Amino acid sequence: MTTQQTPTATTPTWTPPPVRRDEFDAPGDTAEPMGSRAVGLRVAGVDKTYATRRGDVHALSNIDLEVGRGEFVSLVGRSGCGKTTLLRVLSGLLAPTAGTVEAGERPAWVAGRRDDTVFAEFGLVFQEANLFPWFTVLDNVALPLKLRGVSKAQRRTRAAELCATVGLSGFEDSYPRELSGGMRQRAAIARALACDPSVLLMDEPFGALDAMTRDRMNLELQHIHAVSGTTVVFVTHSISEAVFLADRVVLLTPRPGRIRSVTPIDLPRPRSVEVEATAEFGELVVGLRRQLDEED
Ligand SMILES: Nc1ncnc2c1ncn2[C@@H]1O[C@H](COP(=O)(O)OP(=O)(O)OP(=O)(O)O)[C@@H](O)[C@H]1O
Repeated sequence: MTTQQTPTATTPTWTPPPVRRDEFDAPGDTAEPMGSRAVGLRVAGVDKTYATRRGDVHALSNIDLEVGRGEFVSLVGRSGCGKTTLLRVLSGLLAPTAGTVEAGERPAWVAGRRDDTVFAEFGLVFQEANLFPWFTVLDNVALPLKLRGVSKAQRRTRAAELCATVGLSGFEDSYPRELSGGMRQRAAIARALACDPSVLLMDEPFGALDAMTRDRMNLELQHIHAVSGTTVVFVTHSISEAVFLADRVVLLTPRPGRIRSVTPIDLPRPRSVEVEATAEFGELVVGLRRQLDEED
């Protein structure tokens, strides 16, 4: 009798394949002013007020933001400043009280009405991987393709490719319970990439992971972003994670949530963990922390 090796829930020893410099030439990598870039996402005059039994909560006020196609933007700010609210508006899950959202040049939210065809092209990743426990990794990743009627053979091929992209080769037939937290988040990212999203929206995707796994996931996400060329909006509580990943860091200030600053991150790519030891990185982090402290 042969014993079959079942993959264990340890992080596989996978390192991102070397990336050619030209793979990093996303719009956010260039010094071009925003005006000359293709727009991935345009937010104009977005306001959000929650009506609650104890009165209105003004969560977002007059948010204007353009994200270049292929650009990586991190959203940071104090707890309760409206990061998740903004991401939920961008993902089509929450109607803004006022304002518009466009993807490319296509209206997504206009006058409180959403265009589902636009949001169908977005990929979402949350703090919890939200994988279906009774599906294998491959079936979880392939699910969005199944829902779009892609043939079984094609979706299995594509899902296997995506598993390889996120370092889960060999774990395609595992179930979510057999994976570590970091591996589950990779599967969630692979699933979000399944339909080649025009925009990837991520809300604290690595917030529940330990520091070492988080560092590793940041390297992997950087690689995935470079090869996929997707526009990314990434919410995090960690200033250093925001700086490490982003082309620009948007800092929100609370009550109501407003954009306080937009900081370009001109650190060369690809970035390795050593960049965090550089003076330039340190200055960017300190500058953003100082802005947060000024709100106290
Ligand atoms: N469903 C809701 N109903 C009423 N108020 C809400 C709702 N969701 C969020 N809020 C309020 O809106 C404001 C912004 O909340 P939001 O969750 O967007 O902030 P956040 O920056 O994501 O916070 P955190 O960093 O703690 O996750 C807060 O004052 C919050 O209490």
